Amino acid sequence: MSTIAAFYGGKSILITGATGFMGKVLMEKLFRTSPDLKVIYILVRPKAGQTLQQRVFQILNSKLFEKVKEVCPNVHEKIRAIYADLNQNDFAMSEEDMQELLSCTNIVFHCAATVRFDDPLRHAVQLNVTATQQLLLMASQMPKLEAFVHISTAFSNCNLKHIDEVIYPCPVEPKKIIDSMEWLDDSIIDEITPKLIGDQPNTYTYTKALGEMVVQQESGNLNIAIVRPSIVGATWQEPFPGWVDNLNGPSGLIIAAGKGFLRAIRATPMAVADLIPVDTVVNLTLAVGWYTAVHRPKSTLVYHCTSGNLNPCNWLKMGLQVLATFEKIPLERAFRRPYANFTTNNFMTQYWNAVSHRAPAIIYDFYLRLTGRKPRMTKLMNRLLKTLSMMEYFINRSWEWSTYNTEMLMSELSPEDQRVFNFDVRQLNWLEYIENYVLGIKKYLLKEDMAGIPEAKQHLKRLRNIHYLFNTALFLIAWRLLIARSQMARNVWFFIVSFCYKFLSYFRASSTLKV
Ligand SMILES: CCCCCCCCCCCCCCCC(=O)SCCNC(=O)CCNC(=O)[C@H](O)C(C)(C)COP(=O)(O)OP(=O)(O)OC[C@H]1O[C@@H](n2cnc3c(N)ncnc32)[C@H](O)[C@@H]1OP(=O)(O)O
Ligand SMILES: NC(=O)C1=CN([C@@H]2O[C@H](COP(=O)(O)OP(=O)(O)OC[C@H]3O[C@@H](n4cnc5c(N)ncnc54)[C@H](OP(=O)(O)O)[C@@H]3O)[C@@H](O)[C@H]2O)C=CC1
Repeated sequence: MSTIAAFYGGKSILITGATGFMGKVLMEKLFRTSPDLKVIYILVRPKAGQTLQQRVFQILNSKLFEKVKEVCPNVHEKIRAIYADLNQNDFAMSEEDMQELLSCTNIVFHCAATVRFDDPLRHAVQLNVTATQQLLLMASQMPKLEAFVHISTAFSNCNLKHIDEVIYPCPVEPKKIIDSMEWLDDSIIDEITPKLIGDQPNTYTYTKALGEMVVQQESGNLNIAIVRPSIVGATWQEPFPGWVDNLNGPSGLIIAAGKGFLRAIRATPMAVADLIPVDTVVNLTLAVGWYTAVHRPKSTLVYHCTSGNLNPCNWLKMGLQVLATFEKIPLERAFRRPYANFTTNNFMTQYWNAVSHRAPAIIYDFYLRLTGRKPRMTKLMNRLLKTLSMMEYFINRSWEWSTYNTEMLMSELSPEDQRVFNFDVRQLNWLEYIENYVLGIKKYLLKEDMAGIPEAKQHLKRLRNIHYLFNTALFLIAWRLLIARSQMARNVWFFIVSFCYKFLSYFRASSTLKV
């Protein structure tokens, strides 16, 4: 049996962010490989009109948890949802819940975060820094705690080119930032945000770096480890390939490409696309939890969960494979045929944005208005362009992440653990993974029926014909206007017409002679 799976047996585990993309996969794997674990406590807040219980019910009854129900039929009894809002003092938890958590928890996985790039600094600090600080304070009062695993991001130091598995100091102490958020006015915070974040691209990476420093400063006698994943994508293998349920990272842009909204992207084709499948991150995280609890390293170890140094893929390869998959398995009701131009040139980016993004949106909205419907394409396109601009920083650079700790951990695992908790990305076949990713987006995220593929292909053919027709009409109109205004254009036109006429006459005469 797997040593790691056995380790989690009988344990009480606390997960924050369990309703998120990574948290769900983490819970699923824990239940599937260690069905005899005692309980998983999850900190949940009511959301979108759903109570805690409804949210948990929805997760457990989703496709992701189908296998869990076979190996752990009483999964409902082993999950304990605790009301908590990480934005509040003491997480707004009841006294009884707090006492239960403090006295019973053996392992903590801290996944909750705001991953939005444009979150106001105050909110990002509250969730990614202050909440981490509060959770560490709670952890220090847990007598049975064996390990605390903090999920950060490989981009927390993306202002550096080479990143080691160490915690880098931040220019301003996290405590000072937390304090200042308490008394500064929102407008002043907005004003000083660019100065504070310095050469970090956004409030997300900045506050994740501060969060790491807090972990280092508040770790005390705790057994703590930090896992730093790069761009987390759909599952590679487990519980099945291609599972994804949110639009973050590449998923939203892949949909935009498949639906034909995204036609050009300012990306460096040969820059490393450092994607990492979510099940790989989860396997490493569970192995880290085990190693930290059992081996109790003297200092806080940082583990990079990245693919670039071991098995690199670049954005061009990824983009081409995404488009190739859409040829075979198109999305339904596409706006235009999937196609993407990669450019690094600013002028070309502006050109493609005008010609391929804004102009079609304006024309389509005009058509919607003419037919008495509400225009919506320009708004959608503006949102896409905003998303693209936020992502540009990450798709025009490459980073080198050292992975000594991760490789050390791999060598510490038994062959059985290396199989069950596989995080060796050298085995990943990118073309297969990307195809499954695109397929997963269609099936699990967009919930499109595979039976609709022939109709989707027909629709793309119609779009192609409309495209040809539109281009021909545009050419003829432009030409007609030119002829009306320029003697030179008229001369060229008469030359072409007379040339064609002569060619046809010659062709007819020579074919008559042969007969
Ligand atoms: C051939 C081509 C291959 C292309 C291949 C290139 C891939 C290139 C990926 C690089 C990826 C780097 C990532 C590195 C670093 C981390 O891995 S960090 C973790 C990942 N974090 C993220 O990805 C968060 C990014 N998202 C955000 O920051 C914000 O959502 C944005 C992009 C600023 C948009 O903010 P907003 O305009 O306020 O919109 P928001 O309220 O979030 O959502 C509004 C609507 O847009 C939708 N939406 C949200 N995000 C997206 C999205 N990304 N896309 C589409 N729709 C979205 C929402 O569902 C929502 O829809 P409705 O509910 O209104 O119907
Ligand atoms: N996705 C990625 O590409 C990457 C992610 N990471 C890191 O991985 C971790 C998990 O990310 P991911 O799963 O993708 O993120 P998600 O956005 O999918 O999930 C975030 C989780 O945090 C919870 N949360 C947010 N605010 C609160 C709050 N106030 N109170 C209680 N819970 C809250 C959310 O709950 P709710 O459902 O209620 O909103 C959700 O469960 C994060 O630490 C992130 O920084 C690192 C690198 C890349």
